Amino acid sequence: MSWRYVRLWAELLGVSWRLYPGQTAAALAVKAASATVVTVTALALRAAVDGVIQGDPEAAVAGAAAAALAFAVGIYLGGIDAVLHMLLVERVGLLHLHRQIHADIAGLEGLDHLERTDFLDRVTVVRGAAWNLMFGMWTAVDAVFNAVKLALLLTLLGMVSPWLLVLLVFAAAPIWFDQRGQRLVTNAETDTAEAMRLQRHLFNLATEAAGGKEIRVSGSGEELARRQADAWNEVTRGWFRARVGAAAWKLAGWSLFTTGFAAGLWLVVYRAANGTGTVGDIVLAVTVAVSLRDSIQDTVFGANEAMRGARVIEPYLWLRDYVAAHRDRPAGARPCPDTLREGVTFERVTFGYPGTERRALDEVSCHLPAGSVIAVVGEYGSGKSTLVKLLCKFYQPDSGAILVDGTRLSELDTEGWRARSSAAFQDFGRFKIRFAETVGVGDLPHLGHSGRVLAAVRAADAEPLVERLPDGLDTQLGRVFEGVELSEGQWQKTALARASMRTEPLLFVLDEPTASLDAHSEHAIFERYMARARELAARTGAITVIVSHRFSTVTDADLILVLDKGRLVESGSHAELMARGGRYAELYGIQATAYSPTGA
Ligand SMILES: Nc1ncnc2c1ncn2[C@@H]1O[C@H](COP(=O)(O)OP(=O)(O)OP(=O)(O)O)[C@@H](O)[C@H]1O
Repeated sequence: MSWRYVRLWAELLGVSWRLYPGQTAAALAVKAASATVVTVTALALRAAVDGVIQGDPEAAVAGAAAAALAFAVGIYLGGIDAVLHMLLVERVGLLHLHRQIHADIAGLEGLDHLERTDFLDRVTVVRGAAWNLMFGMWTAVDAVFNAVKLALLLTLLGMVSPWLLVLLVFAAAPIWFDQRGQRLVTNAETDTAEAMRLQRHLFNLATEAAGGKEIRVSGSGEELARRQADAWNEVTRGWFRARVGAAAWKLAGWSLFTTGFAAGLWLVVYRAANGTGTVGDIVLAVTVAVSLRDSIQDTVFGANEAMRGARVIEPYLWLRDYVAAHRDRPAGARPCPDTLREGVTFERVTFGYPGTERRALDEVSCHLPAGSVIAVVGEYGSGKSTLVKLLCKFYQPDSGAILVDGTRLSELDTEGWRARSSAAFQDFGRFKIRFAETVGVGDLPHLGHSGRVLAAVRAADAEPLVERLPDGLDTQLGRVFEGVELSEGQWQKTALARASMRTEPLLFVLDEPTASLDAHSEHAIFERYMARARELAARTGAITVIVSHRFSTVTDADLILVLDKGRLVESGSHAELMARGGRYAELYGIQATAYSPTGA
């Protein structure tokens, strides 16, 4: 355990106090009172026994009554404590911290984080861990009160004989040993996080409908199950080793305590037998000793739970530091322009995805004039999507620069630039909410504006789809939510409509906008989006970037960029590129032949 944990627990307690001051104060008061109950019970019992032996019935009855009362209060406080404890864990953990963690992760600017295994390992552990963090904090608070209780009990023993205070050392042994063991378990869980993620991924792949079809056709189910079992085996082997180690530490700690405890009891009995102690002392010592064992067990349990919290605390603190370091906006970020005047320029832009050697874009230089429609074409994996991802500022170029009206994109305020960008991506999202919302989230300030939503639906040629939905725009989507399931092409139309919500973007990206659509819809969509591109260009100087495999769909673009293995090999209008007779003309010719009715 480190001071960072203590600081985090103090911070979480502060959050609890700020959000629910009354309940937090009550929980602390109840825990404090519970810590003293055993001490009162033990003292009262000694008074009762000594009263009987000294022939003082009044003292004996008062002692017995006080012991009974303290016992009853202890039970009552225990009940209240359990209720308050869980109430606060759930309220603060799930309502506040959970949201905070997800907002932190989603708030990171780029996409590169989501491709870093160290980041993903932590996200795997922390996702949904708010409850555990709050539970860990309250368990740490319990451990403090248990320590107070332990100190009180030891003080009582010290009153019988100062020698009994040596028990403190023996009492600490199980706690310290147990923590060593728990550290093994925590490390094993972090070390196996990647294998855990893999087995979960394989399990989901094999059990979800999306992959299910391909798996059945290809007959790869058994192979997937074997790999999932291998990954799971790796996880459990690591956990098993760590747990055996933890059990050995635990056993060593309790053996030490038992030895000290036996010696202590022998001492008390010996003193009473020699007349240097009373029978009440023995009763007190036995009562305390029994509670001492429970109390140590509680402290060990609390310390364990708090350490188990470390399983989530370590990754949580790592993620917090990471988010803080990556969310800092560069000092003096420039505001996004209102309109584009010159356009966007790529200056020898080179980029490779994190963790890969290959260049996805290699020294790309070009100018995208304001108000133009740009088509990006090329074969699979040639870097088309990468180029638009860099334009959306999901990644930073490794070298070279992207300039927006002369200002480096990296220096522009990211939020401002994103607020003025619209995009439909190849791997579009399927937002299983109401249809109007699935479109409206494309422009949050206008989420509930049905006029805007309808205009976006029209832009995406999706009116016939809405007409067929049982509740029109109000239709719930997604069968898992008892809504309507859409086809791949229909989901793509929702993504296109979402991208059409913003009416004044500076950048409008359509990455393979018709990949899931039939030829008729494709034609209609391209016509509509060409018209829309001209409208946006007139309004804001917007640049529309269309990525497409199918060359025939983009012949009307002002500028066509032809990518090949990350390099820009040609650029110009359709007529210019055809006249040149280079790569574009060659690929266009191949596609024209392939798509012609005769195939010739
Ligand atoms: N997230 C990623 N991590 C690592 N490599 C990636 C990632 N995304 C793409 N790549 C690689 O970068 C290269 C360019 O990919 P990109 O998606 O830009 O190509 P594309 O031309 O859009 O392909 P497609 O037509 O198939 O969509 C490819 O070699 C691809 O394997």
